[in-house]
Amino acid sequence: MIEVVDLWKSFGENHVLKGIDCKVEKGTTFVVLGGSGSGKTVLMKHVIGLLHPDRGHVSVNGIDMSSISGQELTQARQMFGMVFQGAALFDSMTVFENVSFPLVEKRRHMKADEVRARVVEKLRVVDLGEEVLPRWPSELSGGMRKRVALARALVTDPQVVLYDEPTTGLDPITTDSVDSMIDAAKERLGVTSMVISHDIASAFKVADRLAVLYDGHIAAQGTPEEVRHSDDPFVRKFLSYWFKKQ
Ligand SMILES: Nc1ncnc2c1ncn2[C@@H]1O[C@H](COP(=O)(O)OP(=O)(O)OP(=O)(O)O)[C@@H](O)[C@H]1O
Repeated sequence: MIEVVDLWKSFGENHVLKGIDCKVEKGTTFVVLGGSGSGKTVLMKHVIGLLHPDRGHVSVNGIDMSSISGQELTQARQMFGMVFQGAALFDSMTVFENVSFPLVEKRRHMKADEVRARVVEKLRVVDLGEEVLPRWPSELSGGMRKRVALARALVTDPQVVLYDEPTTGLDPITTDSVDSMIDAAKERLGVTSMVISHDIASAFKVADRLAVLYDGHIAAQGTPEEVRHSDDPFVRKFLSYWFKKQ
């Protein structure tokens, strides 16, 4: 579970987060929506302990990410898998090498056949078969690259997966396939997910709960249905363009 309590963060005179409260229950998907520069990434960086709050705190599975550092923080980071915008695979490595990379890096004691079995198991979660193992990222479609990136994020069995704008810049079909892969990771592995998104359609599809950030505050938070019917003026405006198209 992720718990953010009264989180404040400024950079000089730029007051980015002004009292954020939210809770992500275990095994659910929480989407953070908001305009450019609204503080979505800053919020996520607090969750993983890359930034420390000016006030308030963030805890993940009972660990206070805002107060730990050094070895403790490195240890705590093993709870997380991250999927960045643009998939960010290593182009000079095969799919197998990409997905096994975090294991080779962190779990040096694992035997080669255990590593392979783990890689195959995670590729299966994202609906990819063993035949992709020897392929190069450049040979894969955008959607497949995203799936490989998620398999890599899942290979260490993280309890929490953070997605930073997973669908930005993708065509509708690839977006759909990324949405179902986020659902698959939740359904098949029970991971807790936090997704930063610009993409309203995708956000409403994958979220159990979502929050809309505006002016340092959460302007609306709840189930997709609750947020859709929020009477906050910013939220109504933010969502209106998309829902008018429906
Ligand atoms: N390390 C930093 N130092 C100074 N300012 C920062 C730092 N990180 C973020 N900011 C500022 O905080 C604000 C929020 O940035 P953030 O990246 O969280 O926005 P965002 O909602 O993720 O936007 P986008 O959707 O465009 O990625 C911006 O004004 C940004 O310039």
